[in-house]
Amino acid sequence: MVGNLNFTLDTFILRKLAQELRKKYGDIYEIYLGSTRTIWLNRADMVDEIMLSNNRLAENFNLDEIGVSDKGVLLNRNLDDVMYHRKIFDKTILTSQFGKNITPITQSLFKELESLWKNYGCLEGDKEIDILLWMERLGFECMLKLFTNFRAYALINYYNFLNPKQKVIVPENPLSPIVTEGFIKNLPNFFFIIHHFFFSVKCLLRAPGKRKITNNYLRGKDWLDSNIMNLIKLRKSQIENYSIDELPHHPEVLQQIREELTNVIGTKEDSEITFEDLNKLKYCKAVITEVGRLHTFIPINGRVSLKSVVIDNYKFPANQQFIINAAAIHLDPKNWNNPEEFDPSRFLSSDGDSKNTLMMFGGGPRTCPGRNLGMTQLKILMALIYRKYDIELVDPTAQIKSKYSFINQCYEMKVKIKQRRNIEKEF
Ligand code: HEM
Repeated sequence: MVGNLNFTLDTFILRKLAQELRKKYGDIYEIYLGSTRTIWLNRADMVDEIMLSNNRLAENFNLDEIGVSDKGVLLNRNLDDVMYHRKIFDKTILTSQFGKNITPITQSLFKELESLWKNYGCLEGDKEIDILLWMERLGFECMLKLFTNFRAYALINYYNFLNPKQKVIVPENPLSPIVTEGFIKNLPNFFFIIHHFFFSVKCLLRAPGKRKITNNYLRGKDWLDSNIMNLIKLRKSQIENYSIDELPHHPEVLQQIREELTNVIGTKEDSEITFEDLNKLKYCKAVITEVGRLHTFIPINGRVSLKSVVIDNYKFPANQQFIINAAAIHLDPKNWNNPEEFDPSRFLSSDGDSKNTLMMFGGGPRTCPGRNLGMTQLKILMALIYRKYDIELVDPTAQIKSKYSFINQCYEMKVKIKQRRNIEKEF
């Protein structure tokens, strides 16, 4: 195959290409990426054994040359080091305490966002905004607060940029708007890996609120620490954005979300939502999971065999690079009824429960350690947005604007927001 630049350009092309290759070459085939032989696996049962490997990328990707193969987590090939980091994740970000802490933080920052939206005059349903840009800043601010107890006031900075004649005073803080904005704006464009491989546990080991944040911190000097926020900012804002794109096309799903929200948290639009409430939002969780299936966040993932392995009667040596085509597995009719359809109710039944059919968070020993934290925050944002607001896509017929660079990224989402009236009467 020549010209695989397509991979980096557009998620839809990648998704289509993944489907085309599968149709043409079957469930297992090889592709040379440069001189590296990669074996592509497209069926859930084929990946069972290889997902148990705790190594993601083979030696011949020249990671040593750029100095990343022994750092952080994602691309680190020093497996003892990786497993040490993972143990710390298990005792920190994977625990419910992190979910409990992020719940009030997100609510109070969402209130700040709402008051800025109100000042900006965009809650009457007639003013276009790019909600992606607001959500990125909200996500960033939540994680900064969660991990450091500091604020960057990224939402206020963005508001002041949009509305220079009626600026809001930015409280004193150690981060300049230029640095914060540069950080937020540039990251989605950087080679994605940077978000991951510098990921470190250092910040988890320090007590929140005690660390010193300087402009250099976000400028890149201390990437090791800052990337934890990055990851989350991107991850969550992406899934949120895909949800915002799906829901206007599925009013029946939105209706069910709202029914569940009313049953669990009541009809008061500003009442406090607790971590316990979030655990009861089964339908909202199903919607988020369905978005994660259809818009696979990491559509193709890597694993390396630690010893020789037989897959579908083919024998492969140790240190073979495999590519797991999660996007194709997510659309495989053998795993899912009507796989192209957006149908969250499939996650309320047993459909999709089998092993490795859903890889929204990957799988095996390298599965995403931030999955609980990510899911909690997505549920709370879904509740905060949809219990109080109607969101209309400016152009509902347009294809979602997304691109692919290792992660599936949405880069623009123009919407109009309107505050709902008489919520109590609707039910
Ligand atoms: C909805 C949100 C999220 C999604 C969809 C997601 C998805 C993923 C996926 C698919 C992987 C690859 C797993 C594999 O290879 O098996 C991954 C890895 C990872 N994620 Fe997440 N993630 C999310 C949120 C988070 C959060 C909130 C954090 C941190 C606080 C985080 C930290 C990580 C790390 C450190 C890895 C690398 C793990 C390793 O290499 O061992 N993720 N994530």
